Amino acid sequence: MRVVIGNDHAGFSAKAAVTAALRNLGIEPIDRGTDSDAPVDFPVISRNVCSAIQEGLADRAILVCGTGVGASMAANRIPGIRAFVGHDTYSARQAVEHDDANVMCLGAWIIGPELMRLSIEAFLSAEFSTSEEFRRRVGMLAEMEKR
Ligand SMILES: O=C(CO)[C@H](O)[C@H](O)[C@H](O)COP(=O)(O)O
Repeated sequence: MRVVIGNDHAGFSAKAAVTAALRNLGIEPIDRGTDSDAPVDFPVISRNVCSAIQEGLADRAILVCGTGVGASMAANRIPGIRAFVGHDTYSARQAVEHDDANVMCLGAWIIGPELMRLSIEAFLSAEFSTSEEFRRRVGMLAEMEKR
């Protein structure tokens, strides 16, 4: 599994924990986040991170901002991206199994490193269901992008 990560200034404090959680899984992430507390705009980070998926350089992404919300809003405006806020492990798994999510967003102001680790593990170990109903719905999302 190839993973790209990114964070704005509000998410910078969580970067080390996210990177450590990935390395613990044997994954060395592509890092497109900022490396300080100096303000940067989360849409820029979301675009740079998600472009690695669009270009086929990564399979999934993890974005961290203050709440995870802004990063998710930005990511979901990018074609081919299905992003969600993954502050519980149930959602982190089901977002992939039912909705073929490829970007998980986390809020450094909301959850701590241990829950981030558990959500990351749930997100990355999940696989999209083979059920026709879920594939039909994800196909509908793709159709909505074209309008
Ligand atoms: O958390 C967020 C809201 O969804 C944003 O992505 C930013 O991280 C947040 O707005 C940053 O706020 P700041 O006051 O500029 O630090």
